[in-house]
Amino acid sequence: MVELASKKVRFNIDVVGEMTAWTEEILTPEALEFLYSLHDTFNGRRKELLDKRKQRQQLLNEGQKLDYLEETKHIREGDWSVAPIPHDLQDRRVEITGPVDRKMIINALNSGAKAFMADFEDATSPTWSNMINGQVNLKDAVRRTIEFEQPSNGKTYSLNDETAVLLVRTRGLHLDEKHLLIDGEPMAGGLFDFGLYFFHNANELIAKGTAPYFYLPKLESHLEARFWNEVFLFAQERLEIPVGTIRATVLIETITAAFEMDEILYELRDHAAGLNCGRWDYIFSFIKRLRNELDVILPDRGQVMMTSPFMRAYTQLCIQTCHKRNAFALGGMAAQIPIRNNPEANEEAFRKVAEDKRWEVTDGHDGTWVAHPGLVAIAMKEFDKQMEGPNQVHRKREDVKVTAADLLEVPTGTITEDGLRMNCSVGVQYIASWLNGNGAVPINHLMEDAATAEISRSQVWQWIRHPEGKLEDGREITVDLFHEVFEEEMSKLKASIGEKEFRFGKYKEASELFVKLTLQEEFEEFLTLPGYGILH
Ligand SMILES: CC(=O)SCCNC(=O)CCNC(=O)[C@H](O)C(C)(C)COP(=O)(O)OP(=O)(O)OC[C@H]1O[C@@H](n2cnc3c(N)ncnc32)[C@H](O)[C@@H]1OP(=O)(O)O
Ligand SMILES: O=CC(=O)O
Ligand SMILES: [Mg+2]
Repeated sequence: MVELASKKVRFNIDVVGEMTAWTEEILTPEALEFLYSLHDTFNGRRKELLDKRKQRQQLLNEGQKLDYLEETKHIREGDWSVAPIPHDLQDRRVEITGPVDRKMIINALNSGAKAFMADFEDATSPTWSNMINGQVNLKDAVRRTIEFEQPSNGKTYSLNDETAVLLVRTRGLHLDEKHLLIDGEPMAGGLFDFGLYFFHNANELIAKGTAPYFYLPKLESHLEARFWNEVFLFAQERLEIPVGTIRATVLIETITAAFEMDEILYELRDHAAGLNCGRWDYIFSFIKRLRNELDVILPDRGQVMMTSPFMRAYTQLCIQTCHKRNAFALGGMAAQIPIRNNPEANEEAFRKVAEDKRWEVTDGHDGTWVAHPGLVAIAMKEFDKQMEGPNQVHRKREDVKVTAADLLEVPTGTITEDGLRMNCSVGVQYIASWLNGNGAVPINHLMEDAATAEISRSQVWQWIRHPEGKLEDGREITVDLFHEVFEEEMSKLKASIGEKEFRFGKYKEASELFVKLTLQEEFEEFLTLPGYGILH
């Protein structure tokens, strides 16, 4: 545990994270006052919304089936649109995403992508220094003064004349920022990220002809969209900025939100720019929310594809819903990344990414995500080939008909020993990296982040408990089998990285957390919640 300095500021705010020159630059008295007002006005509501998630889970556990909401039928059937979308968000055909690391921000902004989503969420481990340095990096990026020198080779980085449009993803509503206590309680991580980025940059962004643009992750209902809309109204009023200046793209990455896409856009209609299909968290949410249904069990992670009927239903519904409301529908992240030193494997990875992007643009997505600068051109080519204008919002996709049963169709496939081993090994490797402060990592030539790790650990939890939790050769996935496989995978890891790295690289803590998450009876809502407890 790092020794934390404690600094008492006005308004009963305790900054219990380490104070550095960069912290001082971001946590000015004025910025803290703004954070205080956000917390004071909205934290109670946030907690109520988190309680509502628990209540919904309880109903699902008792057998309630998810369906479109009766009480919001008038919104789904009504004739309305989101407010006109700003000119610099009209063409989002390729968006690169990445953590708020200084060098990566510069690389992403220079990558040739149309937009860059700077991520305080799935791709970032929320250490105090990552959160504070990320805010400084973004502040410098907005002012175009950001520079970096790589200590290992002296390579220098600065912004090109033409850069991607910047969007910022805040942490989800479930996460606290434990280093900032207000009236004795931790501030919401999402409000902290939003508040600081907005406070420091809104006016500068407007002066530069753009605006504060956000991605909102892991929403579970339209009531959560209403919450964010009210946060935006409050923040804009405080800084005397016109209503509708902030624009948000909401990740549809929970199974419950898939039933409320129209309603989410409606709540945010003055501030919405579109919806994005966050495929990895969506699969996780499907497992998590439906975990007690006897007919729901998913095959190996590698067998759940975007072409699986339930994923097709959700992405097509997203496109149809967005285009009906004149909002944009963004596609998601293919897991493949460039593979250096193996041209054949690299070509195969690129082929898979191109194929994924081809599906998206053919269906009607207005843009997509890539994880790496080396993939920008591949995605761009697929979108350029099929999308003549800046977007394809004119394609209303009235042919799409998605029922509740379509969204809930369980994908078929097999559970294999390799799949079980992969979930254990990749899950532990990712958690170890996250505990070391790195939230996005290449493992087995695939991008892994918090969302993909959630799938791994939730699958093992479910397979052990589900009556159909059997390997394809008929063996039951028992606690004993899990222990056997897990120990073997940890031995392999130790052998490949060395005993010392295993001990000091946080693998021990990571494997303990993975085992706890898997064996405890109560399903943990997010692995990052207990993870944050031991994150320094
Ligand atoms: C489920 C979801 O939420 S998806 C969205 C969240 N996930 C992400 O955003 C993941 C983003 N991607 C990444 O973090 C990285 O690409 C990884 C971890 C997957 C792979 O990282 P690495 O193996 O280190 O990449 P690699 O070594 O090939 O990097 C080569 C160069 O590209 C840069 N780079 C790689 N990915 C990115 C990125 N996403 N943004 C900006 N620069 C990047 C590296 O900084 C490096 O730059 P340099 O040559 O100037 O030193
Ligand atoms: O945030 C994106 C996802 O796929 O999860
Ligand atoms: Mg996600």
